[in-house]
Amino acid sequence: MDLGASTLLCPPLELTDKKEHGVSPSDSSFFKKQPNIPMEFIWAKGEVGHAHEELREPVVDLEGFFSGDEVATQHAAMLVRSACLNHGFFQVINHRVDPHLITVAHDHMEAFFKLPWSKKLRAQRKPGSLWGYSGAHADRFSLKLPWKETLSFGFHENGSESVVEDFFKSTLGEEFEQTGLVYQKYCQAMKDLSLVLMELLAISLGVDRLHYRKFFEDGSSIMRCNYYPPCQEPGLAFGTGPHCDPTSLTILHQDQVGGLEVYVNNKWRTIRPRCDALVINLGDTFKALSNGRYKSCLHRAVVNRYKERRSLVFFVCPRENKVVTPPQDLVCREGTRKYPDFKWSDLLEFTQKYYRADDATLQNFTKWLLSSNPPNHH
Ligand SMILES: C=C1C[C@]23C[C@H]1CC[C@H]2[C@]1(C)CCC[C@@](C)(C(=O)O)[C@H]1[C@@H]3C(=O)O
Ligand SMILES: O=C(O)CCC(=O)C(=O)O
Ligand SMILES: [Fe+2]
Repeated sequence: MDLGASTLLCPPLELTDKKEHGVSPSDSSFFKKQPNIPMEFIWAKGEVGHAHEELREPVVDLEGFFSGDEVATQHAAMLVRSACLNHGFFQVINHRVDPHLITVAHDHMEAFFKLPWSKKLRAQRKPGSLWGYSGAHADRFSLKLPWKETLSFGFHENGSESVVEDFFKSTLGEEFEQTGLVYQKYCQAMKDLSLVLMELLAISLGVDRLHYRKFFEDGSSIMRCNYYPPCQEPGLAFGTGPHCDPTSLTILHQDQVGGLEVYVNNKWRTIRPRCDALVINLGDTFKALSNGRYKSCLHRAVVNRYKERRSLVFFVCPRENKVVTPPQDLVCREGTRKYPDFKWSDLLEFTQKYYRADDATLQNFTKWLLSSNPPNHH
């Protein structure tokens, strides 16, 4: 498919123009203390109101699954099912990811974002790439900039290759070998956990237990460290604006500050940090893989006037050229297909070139896909 050619969907304005004025990605002064934040960060009145109510459930205990307890596994799958039918969000405890590894991953993230600007720039994201360091995505967007710095890199399993370690050494230098090692381990732990969650999701949907695990085994995922500096006008900006992740499944660990909010039953709810839990949300690609049965969770991150905040996010994705299609038994049961087949690489490219991910990415991607590739009617 030629993504460059006949797109009928206009890219949102803020994706189109390279600015000559305004926030510059070449220095970090836009986060510095000044009485007002630059206008590029300001969202419209009414868009930013913070949530007051907390979402406490569902918390899924994975202990039973790991110890092979069938009754406990069915119970966990049932919790996952109701969460995913309703909103696409849950937390897991007893996930068997080493708590020390999580702490060390947070420590290395803290150290990275504390580096002088000139050093962080060694890892600066190159145009057209998703990997590297970005300040407020100011090189990509012009409006409603996120009040955050990010560091993103890819993860896939490939024999003895250490892709993450290599990323750190090649972009930041040999002295980042240890950081690379930590994130290589962290990503591996996330990948292993994601395959467990894929089994639970399959059980919960009543399809072959190994279906999604097999689909994602050779996946190529995205790891991102988010750093949200304190913001002098937290009522005007977002750390990450409201969106559904275009990816398949997200595993997030937030520090103790708080700021993650999810949209449940027509209300924004806060997610109180708990250091023993990993936050899970479904993304658009899993929604398509479930034939629209399961929801892709709408969420956002608000910023804080006094405190900086950090989150570690692992976005589970299929291998790029894999065709995203729901299992046949699910389609048979439902009678119709909710979304056309697509390749993950096409949705990824859509979000990097034409459309800034929001709450309607999948819908707009589908429209765009069908307009450039109309189905054959005989
Ligand atoms: C495929 C992707 C697009 C984004 C990075 C990965 C996974 C999640 C997406 C994102 C985080 C959703 C919110 C908006 C976004 C622009 C951001 O604020 O970072 C998104 C990512 C992106 O395009 O960089
Ligand atoms: O930092 C958070 O809590 C949310 C981040 C997020 O939604 C994302 O990176 O996609
Ligand atoms: Fe997200």
